[in-house]
Amino acid sequence: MRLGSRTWLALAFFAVIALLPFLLPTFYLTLLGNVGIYALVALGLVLLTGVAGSTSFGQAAFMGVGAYTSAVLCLRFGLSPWLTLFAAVVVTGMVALILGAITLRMQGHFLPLATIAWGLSLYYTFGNAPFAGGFTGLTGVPPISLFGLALNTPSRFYWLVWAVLALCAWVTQNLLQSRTGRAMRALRGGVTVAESFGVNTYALRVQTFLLSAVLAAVAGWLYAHGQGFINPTPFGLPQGIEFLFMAVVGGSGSVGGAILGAGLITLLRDQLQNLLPKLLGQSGDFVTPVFGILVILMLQVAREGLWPLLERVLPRPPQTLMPGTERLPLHAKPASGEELLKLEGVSKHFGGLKAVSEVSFSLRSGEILGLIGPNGAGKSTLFNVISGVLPPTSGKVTLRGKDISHFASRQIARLGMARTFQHVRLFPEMTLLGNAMMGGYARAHAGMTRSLLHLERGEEAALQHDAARQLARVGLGNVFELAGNLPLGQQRILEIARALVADPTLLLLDEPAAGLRVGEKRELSALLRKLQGEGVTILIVEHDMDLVMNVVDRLVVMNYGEKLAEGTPREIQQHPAVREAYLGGAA
Ligand SMILES: Nc1ncnc2c1ncn2[C@@H]1O[C@H](COP(=O)(O)OP(=O)(O)OP(=O)(O)O)[C@@H](O)[C@H]1O
Repeated sequence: MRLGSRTWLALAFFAVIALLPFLLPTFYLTLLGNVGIYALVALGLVLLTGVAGSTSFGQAAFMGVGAYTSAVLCLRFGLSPWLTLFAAVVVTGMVALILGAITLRMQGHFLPLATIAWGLSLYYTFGNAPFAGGFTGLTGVPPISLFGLALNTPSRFYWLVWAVLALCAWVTQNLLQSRTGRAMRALRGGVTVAESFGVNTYALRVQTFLLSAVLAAVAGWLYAHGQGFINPTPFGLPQGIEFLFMAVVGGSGSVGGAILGAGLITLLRDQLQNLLPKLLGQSGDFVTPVFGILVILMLQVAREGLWPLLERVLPRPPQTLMPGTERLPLHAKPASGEELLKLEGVSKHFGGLKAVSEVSFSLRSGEILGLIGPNGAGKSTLFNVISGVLPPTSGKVTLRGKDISHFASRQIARLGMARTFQHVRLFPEMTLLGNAMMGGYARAHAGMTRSLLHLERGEEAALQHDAARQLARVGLGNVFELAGNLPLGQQRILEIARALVADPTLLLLDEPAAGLRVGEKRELSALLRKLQGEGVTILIVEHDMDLVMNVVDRLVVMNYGEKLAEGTPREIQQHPAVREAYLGGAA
């Protein structure tokens, strides 16, 4: 296996870290041990906040659950700290599962508020639980031993902390580079995109939350046994906020950011604690206000944190596809002309508004069907009903004979329907390849555990190769370019490539020509004709009449939520009601 230059750098970094106990005084080893512990919590925040987009102020509380579980079990029952590590992870996982199940459906600012609420309540629980020693806490927590050797000197404990951190950083990095990691990033962009490619977003959110809590629990376990005593203070809300600072200052989108942020904030706090009283000539907590100002300033100049700035001088990640011969499974293809999609009397009402009313039509394999109509005619609503984003009020939608009327969009995606969006929904900071690979989520199977341990490389390579093939198919060559650098026209084409990676039996395009320049529209028409030639079945909602009339086999015209007409482009152009209602009699 060839290692990339970034991997070598990471190995060199941890090698230097391993040598520091021979070079640094005890005080700094203790400080760096704390950096390692805090970095573990910040790592969880990278997953939860930076990647999946859920802000949490409550991670210190999870650290506390881990610390208290381990300490109480060791002190009351004399269990080994290795056994209590297991218990700490399980108990924290269960607490996180209960809290996550209740709060993770919340959107916007409600989730951060909920994390504050449990951060506060767990803090007071630690302080008031009779077995936890009240606010004075518990002392005499035994050190961790390894092969009979007590890790109770600053250097031994330091090595343990950084070995655990290195392991956790490795698995987190593996996860971020996997199918599951990409789906987690998609959570941040909203659930619709992720669900439309087959991701169970709620389950993934809960899993991510659980993982971040487990990382905090491991940090708590290390903390309790490293200090030898615990009380509720380090697990309160202020510490929860500081962990979030660490992730944000370092760069909450990456593993390196978590370690950098934990290091900077911890070392800076220590330096300021010494320096400020000397500078100001009086004692008192001046560190916190100075910190607040520094964080505000930093958010002005480097919103993504400091890691992305550092990354600019690091070697770029490899720009080659992974070697591999595995192929992803394909959907069984329908025979040409087979009835693929059928709508029978489909209606969708929003309160009293009949956005779609009793619409019926069908679509055969190999066909391109256009759905047109004036603004507000109900096209997008119908599109959303077909793709499972909205349930119909009445009527039936069948895909290859299967009633999908009340299926969620992720279930429909798994049956072979893929879509693009009216407003482009890509991940601009990801490469074309990464974006396209998102489309193949439902064709691959590796879950969280295989991803964490890097056991899904064959499948990942297959996904990469298929994504590169589909990008070439639509004419996008530079697969390592960032999606955000593309002009709108090519972004829309990238969305089509992403949908093609899903190996769709039916491709839904929602206004693919919206906002495109004339040349870009021409390229889009050429692509659609090419795909048609290759037998792809397409349902397209579009306003651009030139494009539609050029590429579709048949058209369904909607007006005021109802189907006004259906026929070939020529029939539709001559249809009196359509000319009257939709084309204003001018066509
Ligand atoms: N979530 C919603 N809640 C309430 N009304 C809605 C909702 N979505 C759409 N509508 C209404 O349903 C009607 C049909 O809207 P829809 O967006 O489906 O039309 P459209 O044909 O796609 O229009 P456009 O071409 O402008 O995108 C409109 O009157 C719209 O305001």
